[in-house]
Amino acid sequence: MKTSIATVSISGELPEKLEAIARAGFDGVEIFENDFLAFDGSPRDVGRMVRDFGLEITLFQPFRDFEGMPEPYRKRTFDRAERKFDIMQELGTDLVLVCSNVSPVALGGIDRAAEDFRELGERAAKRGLRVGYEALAWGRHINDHRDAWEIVRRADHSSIGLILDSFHSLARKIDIGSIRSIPKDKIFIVQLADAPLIDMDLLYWSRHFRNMPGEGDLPVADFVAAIAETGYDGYFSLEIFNDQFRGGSAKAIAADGHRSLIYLGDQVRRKPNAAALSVTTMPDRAGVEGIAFIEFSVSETDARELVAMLHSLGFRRTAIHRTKKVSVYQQGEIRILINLETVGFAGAAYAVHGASAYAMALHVDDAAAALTRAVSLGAEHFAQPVRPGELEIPAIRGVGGGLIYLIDRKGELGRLWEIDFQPAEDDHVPRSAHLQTVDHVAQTVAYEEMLTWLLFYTSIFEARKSPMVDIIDPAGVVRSQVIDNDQGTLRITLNGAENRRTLAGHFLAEKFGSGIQHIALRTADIFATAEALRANGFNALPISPNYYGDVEARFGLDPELTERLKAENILYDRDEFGEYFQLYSGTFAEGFFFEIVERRDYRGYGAANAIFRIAALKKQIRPEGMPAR
Ligand SMILES: O=C(O)c1ccc(O)c(O)c1
Ligand SMILES: [Mg+2]
Repeated sequence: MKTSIATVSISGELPEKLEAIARAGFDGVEIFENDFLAFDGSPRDVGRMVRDFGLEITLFQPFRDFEGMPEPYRKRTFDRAERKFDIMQELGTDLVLVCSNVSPVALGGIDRAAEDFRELGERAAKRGLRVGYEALAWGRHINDHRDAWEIVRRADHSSIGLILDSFHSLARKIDIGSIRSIPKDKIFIVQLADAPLIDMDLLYWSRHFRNMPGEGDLPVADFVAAIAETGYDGYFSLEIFNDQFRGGSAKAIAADGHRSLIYLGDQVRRKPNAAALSVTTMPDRAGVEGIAFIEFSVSETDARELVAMLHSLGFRRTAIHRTKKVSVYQQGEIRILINLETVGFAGAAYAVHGASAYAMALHVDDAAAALTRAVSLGAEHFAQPVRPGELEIPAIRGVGGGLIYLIDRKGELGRLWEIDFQPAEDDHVPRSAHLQTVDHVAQTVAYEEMLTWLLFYTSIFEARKSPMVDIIDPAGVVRSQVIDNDQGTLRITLNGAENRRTLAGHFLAEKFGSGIQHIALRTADIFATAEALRANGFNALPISPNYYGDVEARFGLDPELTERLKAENILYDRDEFGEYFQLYSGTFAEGFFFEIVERRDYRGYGAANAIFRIAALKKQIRPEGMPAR
């Protein structure tokens, strides 16, 4: 699978785009005419620059409003085409995209269009050039790849072929089975884009909301599989019109694009009849059995505050690292590590972000395989020197540059707690609060990073995304996206902040970047937990009394239950599957907090309660502009 991306897909000036595209690992680039027109250099300069970056120009596009023109437009259209051919020859590319005509003066008729293409093919052939025809979903007469193919077939010219674009075909829900019988050498190039399902005008949807395959809701992998069945193994080229990408980081968007194609190739390879596609083979997506630990890097002062909070939550210290200043606090299967090292990655993370949950460890079936897959998909492998006898835990960089450790139950990794740690008593033993496992990890990121991390998690791990929901903060909207698996053993919520006045935005500003903002811990009995917490001196986040009248009325709760919820500051929610109970801690280190949940078959995350929780938490963080405590 050869990879390419259109210059229109990312932000910046042409040289900046090309550099990002080359660095991300693409083989080729589509030169979008406007990017070329806006650049000061000659076509030859552009061609040289592209090749200096080690890239090939896969396509020059678009050429508009060509086929079916009546005279005198027709003649002018052919003249225009000759001018484009001149540019192509100087650029050093042999393929141009003609998109279906949208002009009101264009005439219909398959044979008329085929005739125009045959003539254009003759002219292109004289210069050794080729022309690909693409049906725009909103083309005036041609808006279906099956009709475009019929025109190409009737044009019957070796220099005329078809260009397939997943967006145009999938947005119109055209049967992709129709692709399988197209001869592979008549498919000149394949363009790919995904998009979120939004009900809107096709042109507007296409020009503003396309995204990388895997980031949206269209069946792009099925589309590619149908193409692979023809035996096509040429370029797959991303063509993403997206307002956010145009304003984003060229480097990050190009990297996402490359990851999306590699992941797509891997998905298609696993389908029947896709043998033609030459793709990187890699292990399966890693199944996640749970969160093995969460690690904080803190100062001595922060540690005292955090330990007091953990004690009140019913955690006790059970182990210490054999050589590093790291303690393990445990309850049920939950392990929280407190790292006081001032050197190494933890020390660096503290220097940049202050006290933070900078690392998490995922329990996977096979850590080595998970690491191989992650690296094949462009994740950054993390390793730092370890002392003799200590384990080198496979790790990758995740959200905010934090770490994701990968742990399995095989070999030495399965004995991590014996090898790297030794048992330790705690001088304070609180009452257990019956907390069992980590229910979910909530990571706060800038809004424009959400798709990046969504693709990161779903491509590497066996996980799926749920529809994005809006969380209303008194100071703005925060978007929230759940990534989880069927078993409920991996649950991550990504919260995307658009401004810094929201609780999430404040966290990003204070922490100098994205990271874990809260961890939800699961209990099987929220009331027993609440009682133990009270005995431990836990400070629950006070919830407005007004909330309880509303929740009682909304769900028709027994007033006695409402009273109990209110007495313990427990929030309540219900979905079609069951009930949910939530209880929060106050904040630690400018915005981090713990949540305790009980799920009675409930599948969501209490989004409806977020506004009340956020309002209460905001009372605890320092107001904008106030000095730190
Ligand atoms: O939006 C457009 O006009 C447009 C142009 C060229 C393409 O290849 C395409 O898919 C869309
Ligand atoms: Mg296209």
